Amino acid sequence: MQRRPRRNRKTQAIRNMVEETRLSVKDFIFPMFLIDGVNQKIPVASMPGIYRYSLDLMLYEIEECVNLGIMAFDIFPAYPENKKDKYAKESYNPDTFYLKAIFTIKQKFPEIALMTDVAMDPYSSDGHDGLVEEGKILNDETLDILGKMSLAQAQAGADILGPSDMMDGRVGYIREVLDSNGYTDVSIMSYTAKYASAFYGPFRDALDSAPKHGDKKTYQMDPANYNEALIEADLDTEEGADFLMVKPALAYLDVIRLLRDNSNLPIAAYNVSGEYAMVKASAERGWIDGERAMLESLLSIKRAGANIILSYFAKEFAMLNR
Ligand SMILES: NCc1[nH]cc(CCC(=O)O)c1CC(=O)O
Ligand SMILES: [Mg+2]
Repeated sequence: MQRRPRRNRKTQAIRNMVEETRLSVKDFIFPMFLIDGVNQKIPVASMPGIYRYSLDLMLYEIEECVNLGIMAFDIFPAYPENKKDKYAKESYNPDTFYLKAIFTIKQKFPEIALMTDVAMDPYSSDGHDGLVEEGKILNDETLDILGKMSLAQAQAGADILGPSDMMDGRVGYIREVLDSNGYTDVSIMSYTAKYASAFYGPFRDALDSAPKHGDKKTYQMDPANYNEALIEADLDTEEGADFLMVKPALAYLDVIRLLRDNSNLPIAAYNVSGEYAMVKASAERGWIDGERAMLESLLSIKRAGANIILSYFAKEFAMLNR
């Protein structure tokens, strides 16, 4: 008897039966960019189909996405230079537009999971994710700032805090701040294995958040490193993370699989701006079929073991599957 694997590829009906990986709109968190103001919907040039929204228009966009089945959103604020300072003080100013937007979004859509970004870069005049003194990113001094930022976001109504900073010990520090202030029900999705990647360019364009000096290699991981991700995962788990994340996704599918196979926590993967832009740019030039490339990319991230995918493709995927 000769095994013939092609028998299970004979028809779509049989291929459906043996399909090993399936994507659902429930797998997604939709990252969105928020700016201050009214009636603003500004395209991100390097991310076709993605916009910077003022809150009034973001509420309409969220409603449209909820109607498509997307129930989780990760909001990133874009601040003007005149609101930035060395200590990111705007990040815990109760009157800042980002915190007020979190409150309003949760008031209007109490049923969604609203995730927020915990890192200094959107508010920092240095553009780094941590506090800069004499060219060094000071780890422990940054934790105090992240703690104030986290508490303010929890007070505003955030469901999940996403520390994207990569400072050592920040998960445990934030967990302690939240719990000691009564926010034991606010989750932490740690950016566990976040790499010093070239694939963040469009995001940094969108938020004008590139570091003013140097690079992020003293805190973001070296793309050459694999086992180091387990060290980060163990620490975040011990410190109380509710989710672990690998970022970027496509160039790090092996790391997603490593964390999936070595943890009982939900594993998230962030399909970042550069990975989105690559597909869009080559599709615009007619070099690839953008829709098929999007689906294949998302499927590979799920196949690698991600339970949750943060992706700018979320709405496009949901529209295809409504
Ligand atoms: N803390 C900053 C942050 N949070 C999310 C992203 C990138 C997301 C994307 O590229 O889609 C970045 C960029 C960076 O680390 O410089
Ligand atoms: Mg860490």
